[in-house]
Parts: sequence; structure tokens; C-alpha cells
Amino acid sequence: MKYQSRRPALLLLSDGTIFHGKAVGDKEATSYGEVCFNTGMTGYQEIFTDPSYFGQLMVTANAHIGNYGATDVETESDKVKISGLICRNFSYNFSRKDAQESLEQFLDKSDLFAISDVDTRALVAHIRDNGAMNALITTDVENIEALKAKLAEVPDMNGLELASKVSTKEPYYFGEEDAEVKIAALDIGIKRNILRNLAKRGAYVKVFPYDTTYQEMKSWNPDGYFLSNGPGDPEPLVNAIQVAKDIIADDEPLFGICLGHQVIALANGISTYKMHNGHRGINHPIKNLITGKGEITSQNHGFSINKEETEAHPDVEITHVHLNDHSVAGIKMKNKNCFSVQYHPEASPGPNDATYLFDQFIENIKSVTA
Ligand SMILES: NC(=O)CC[C@H](N)C(=O)O
Repeated sequence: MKYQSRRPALLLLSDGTIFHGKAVGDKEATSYGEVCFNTGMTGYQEIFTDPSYFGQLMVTANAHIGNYGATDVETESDKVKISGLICRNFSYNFSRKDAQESLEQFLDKSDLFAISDVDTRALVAHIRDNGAMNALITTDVENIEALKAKLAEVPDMNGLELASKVSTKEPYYFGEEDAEVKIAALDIGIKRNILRNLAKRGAYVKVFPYDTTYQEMKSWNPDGYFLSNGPGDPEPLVNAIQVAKDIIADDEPLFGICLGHQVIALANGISTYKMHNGHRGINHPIKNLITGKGEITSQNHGFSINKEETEAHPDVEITHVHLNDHSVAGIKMKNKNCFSVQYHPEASPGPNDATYLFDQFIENIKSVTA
């Protein structure tokens, strides 16, 4: 365990608001990104390594971060993907039998800059009321005007293509080769627990880089296709949208999660928009309109699909709605083997109410292959 730094740090929001805190450890650093908050009480390691958060500064609403340490099994990708962490109390000590290291040691491996001792209750309320915006965190606390100039250069999340930054460079396989079904997954920021969930249900998955064409994926002869979650704005994902169009045109079984769901909507001509504030937490209520049942779900998104356009679409049906703001949470295509959800059925972290969607995908595939 290192000592707790007293080095002052600050968070500067693009609307000019400043929150003061302290640097975690003894780093001197500056990090930028869109600021967002996650309300989950647990699962910080999974959140920090989720590729969907690439380029974002994460505010943890939970007042204590780090107290159960870190393990190498609770990761959703190869390294930390957030661009910085803002928290209230950073725990340098940890208490859990299975933990292998402190959160500070884990974050250091990805050279992640974190600040603590921030009034995160006031900060979360500020972001909630004023909406998503860019921000920076820094130990360089003297020259605010220079910081504002630096912050003005940070690109807006709206229109930003980020999938290429987190996608695998080479195809890879997941699961047992002699599995019952073969699924081709387009990696636009995939979380490991999605692969675990597919493999657990008897699937052998080949994960393809973000710029792979449908023809290249098809040449592997898969039984079904998957479009992953991921960071950034879905609209610039020209190749992924084309892949979705081609899969749909061939009526191959298709399932999309989060960014993949948005790509499927765009492939159907339904537009997406940047939300005032995203949904990020592990207790978001959803209603399944087919069964009438409620689900408590894990969510992490800042964009959403246009509800009016979805309702008016002749080939698309809304299957799930978010009960807090009635935004679209799931769709299916009426005469195609294609469905998607805006939330995270794989959880990690979060509740498992929605894992039936993976069963549904495997059943959809088997209904064709049987
Ligand atoms: N988890 C995700 O796939 C997020 C999708 C997209 N980047 C958004 O913020 O809406």
C-alpha cells in the first residue's frame, strides 16, 4: 500500500464549473473525456474495463471505491478503458479474501489517473441537471485559463467514432470448437461476459475486427451473428451498419447489445440521438412488452434510438421500454430473425434478470439450423 497523497487536484467541466479534490497516489497528470456517472454500488473493476466507456471520465456515485480490491477475473477487457476516475473516498486498503491487489495497483497497470475527495453528490446532481459534457481532471491546478483552452480542444462525443480504438486487431475464438452453434461476433467494443454467456450456452464464437465485412464473416459459415456493445456515437459506424443491413437482407439470426442495438436501428433507417444524460447503473427498470414482466437491468449508454421513428416503422416492433423515461430499450424485426436490446443482459456488473435474452438468441439460431 502506498501513502495517501495530499496533492491537490481538480475537475474542470466545460461549462466552467470546478470541483476540487486530491490526486490518488502521487501522480502528476491530466486526463480528458466526456464526464459521466455510474450509480452502481458494486462492480467498479468491470465498469472501468468495459470498452463502452472508452474516452470517458467516470464519476462513481458510490461513496467508497476500492474497498474490496481487484482480481484478474473481474475484468471485461484487457485493460482499463475509462480515461479517468473521479470519486469521493478512494480506499487504499482492501478487504476481501479473493482480491489479489489493491485498486490503486490495478489502475496503475493501465496508468489510469484518478482523483478522490470530490463532492461527488454535488457533481452527480450537476451533471444530471446540466447534461453530458466534456471535462478534465488534473493536478495542474494553477492556470485555469490554460486548462479551459486545453479542454476546448477535446472532441465532442456527438459524432465521435471510437469502436476502432477498442476493437480487436485480429480475429480470435472463444468457447469450445466442437460446440453446437457457431456465432460470428463483430467486435465494436465487446465485453468478455457476453462471450462467456454465449459459450456457456453451447456456442463457439469467432470475434471479428470492427471493419470486417459481412462476406468475410459469412465465409466462416456461422449459424448466427452478434453485434456487440461499444463506445462512442453509433452513427459514424459505416461498416457495422452495412454488416447489419447485409445480415438482415440474408435473414440470418442476429442479436445486438447496446451499440449493436443502435447499429441495427440505424440499419433500418431509424436515427439515434445523444441523450441529455445517459443511463449508467445496475438497477434500471425495464418492461418487456411481450411478456409484461419487469426486469432490473445493467445499463451504460449515452445515445438512444428515436422512439417515434421506431413506432412508425413497418418492420420493427418495440419489445422493451425503460420505465424511468419510456425510451426504447429493445426491438425486434417483425419478419426477420433479428432482435436487440439497449441494455446489458450479460450484467457484469449487475443483476441477471435479462440473461434469458442469450437463451432466446440460441433458440433463434437453433430454430433455423434444426
Ligand atoms: N454500452 C454501449 O454499447 C454504449 C453504446 C454507445 N456508445 C452509447 O453510449 O450509447
